[in-house]
Amino acid sequence: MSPTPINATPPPEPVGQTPQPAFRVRNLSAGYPGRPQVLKDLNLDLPAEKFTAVLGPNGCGKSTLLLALSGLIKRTGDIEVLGMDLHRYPGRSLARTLSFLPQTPLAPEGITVRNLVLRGREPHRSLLRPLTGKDTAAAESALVRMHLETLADSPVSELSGGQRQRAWIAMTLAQDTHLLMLDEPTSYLDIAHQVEILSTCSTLAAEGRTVVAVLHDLTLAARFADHIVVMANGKITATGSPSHVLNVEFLTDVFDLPCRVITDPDTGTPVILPSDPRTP
Ligand SMILES: Nc1ncnc2c1ncn2[C@@H]1O[C@H](COP(=O)(O)OP(=O)(O)OP(=O)(O)O)[C@@H](O)[C@H]1O
Repeated sequence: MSPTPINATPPPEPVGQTPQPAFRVRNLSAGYPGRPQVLKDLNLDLPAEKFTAVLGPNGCGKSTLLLALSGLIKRTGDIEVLGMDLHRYPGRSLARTLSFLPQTPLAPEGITVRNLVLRGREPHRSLLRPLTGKDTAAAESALVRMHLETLADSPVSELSGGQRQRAWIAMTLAQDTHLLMLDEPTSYLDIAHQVEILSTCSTLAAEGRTVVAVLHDLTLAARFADHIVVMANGKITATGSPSHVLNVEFLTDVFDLPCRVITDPDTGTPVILPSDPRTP
């Protein structure tokens, strides 16, 4: 299938004096063994200390981008993370700098929520060293932040999908990294917990962390993210602030779905209203 041409691509947004980006990506190509490349010659800067949402249709390469930025798949091209080549980070040092939460993580059998969250501390511990007060404090604080105190001693296997997702996010928070890469962190959550996680992402960025999350809800992304990256067919098609990027023509093209975009009177952010394709 030939790639769909994307019309009405928003022009690059003037950025003025920008500090060093968290990620500086040049000529990145990446994919999976024996398959055509998924990411094709990408160039991208992701701002530090901001919450970036990565959007785009199913299969366009969002997870692959997060995997490549986290050093988890083979790639060509250059990725600088906080000013240093990704290849130059020793494994543990990278794990103390960057946490990656995959779309469908697998918990070890029988593990409790607290012990899963404590696994987030592994990059900070040497082998066989007992847990320190700092480790347990980081885990307890992450459990509280995700409202999991009463479930801390439950097996992860007995949690609902949404509770489990919050347990994984708590593990990521306990890892206490500057960069957090979250692949669809809200996919199993009810609306209140979605808002809570996205608000947490926004707060983490305000506290000086860099959060990059793959999301599907455009309106929630526009409400909470500082920066938007839109992908289609393995390429970056637009980057910028939510109101700059999320315009009607562009979204209709990228998602192949007519929609309307109105402005939230309270926040000034775009609200995306998909049209019913059956309506003439
Ligand atoms: N482990 C894998 N091995 C081979 N191909 C893969 C693998 N993971 C993903 N792909 C392929 O790479 C392409 C991009 O997939 P990716 O998961 O990055 O898309 P996505 O934008 O995150 O999709 P979604 O929104 O559905 O999660 C797809 O064609 C997919 O089939």
